[in-house]
Amino acid sequence: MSVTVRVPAKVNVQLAVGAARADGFHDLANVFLAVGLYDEVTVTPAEQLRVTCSGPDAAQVPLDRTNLAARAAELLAARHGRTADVHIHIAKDIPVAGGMAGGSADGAGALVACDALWGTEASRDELLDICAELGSDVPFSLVGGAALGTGRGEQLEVLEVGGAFHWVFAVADGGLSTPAVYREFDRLTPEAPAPKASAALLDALRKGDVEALAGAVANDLQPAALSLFPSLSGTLAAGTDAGALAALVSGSGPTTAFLAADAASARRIAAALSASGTCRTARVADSPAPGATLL
Ligand SMILES: C[C@@](CO)(OP(=O)(O)O)[C@H](O)COP(=O)(O)OP(=O)(O)OC[C@H]1O[C@@H](n2ccc(N)nc2=O)[C@H](O)[C@@H]1O
Ligand SMILES: Nc1ncnc2c1ncn2[C@@H]1O[C@H](COP(=O)(O)OP(=O)(O)O)[C@@H](O)[C@H]1O
Repeated sequence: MSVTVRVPAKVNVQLAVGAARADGFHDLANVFLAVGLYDEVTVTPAEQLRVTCSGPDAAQVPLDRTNLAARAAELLAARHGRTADVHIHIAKDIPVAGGMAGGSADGAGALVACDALWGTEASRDELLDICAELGSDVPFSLVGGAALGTGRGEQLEVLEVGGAFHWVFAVADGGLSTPAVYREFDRLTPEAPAPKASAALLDALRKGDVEALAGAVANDLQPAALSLFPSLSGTLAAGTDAGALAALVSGSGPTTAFLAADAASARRIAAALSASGTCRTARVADSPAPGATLL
């Protein structure tokens, strides 16, 4: 018997970053939006814990105990006094190390899948607790939709979204390390003010107003990502020239995100980005997308 869970990628429509805290993390006002690019995590009983991965970026995914899906299985098993004797297979479609929370998605997916396989019946709060232990972005992968993350991004307030938004994601050649991007942010921003969610942005999401959302998106990590990966400015310009209403780095990057007026415009922007030679590939995706879902 196997259990499969589908989990979405995310884009940060606002990422306001404060100064580094004593524990090394940064306080955030992190407005997450789940987008329709998905990994599927399948768990099957096995003699011992084992991780496999398929998909175009599979070679970049660690298959040892550092994989967030393996860590999720072990944390749930430890809390319920059992061993994590499962084979976890990740069918990976989310770009790796791209600022779209693919590892976090697999962590949340494995957690929900193991809970169902083992019949542990963990409460939603326990699952969210384990997610926060796994990483700052993992609770959002469980919840999906749209949410404001405060603290280091793990304390979530669900947000209302009044309509669909159409996106294009340009996948870069190579990845960026999240800690390295935060360190570069610290270097570039000696006195970061306390992070605050934008009222205009939350209003645009609530109304499903794409023009207003385009005017309000903001990513404080973008200058740091561009500093470490300067060619991304060419990708951003190519998407804007192709008609994107807004262009920004997704989280810590190097994936870039383009907000389109409608689905047809998204397809045109993706084709133009693919032909531009400024990215490895371009993908279209709609939002909001549901969180971790048992298939
Ligand atoms: C930047 C964001 C935006 O959503 O995601 P990505 O774009 O990388 O996917 C997140 O803040 C990444 O969250 P996540 O990838 O879960 O980070 P964690 O595993 O918790 O932490 C990895 C490292 O990132 C830095 N970090 C993370 C979160 C935070 N609020 N402040 C930080 O300074 C720390 O250096 C930490 O050691
Ligand atoms: N299941 C997983 N999928 C992808 N990367 C993972 C996974 N588990 C751990 N990692 C590690 O996390 C790093 C960040 O990957 P990812 O979560 O895809 O990107 P990001 O943090 O930029 O959203 C990878 O370089 C990899 O070493």
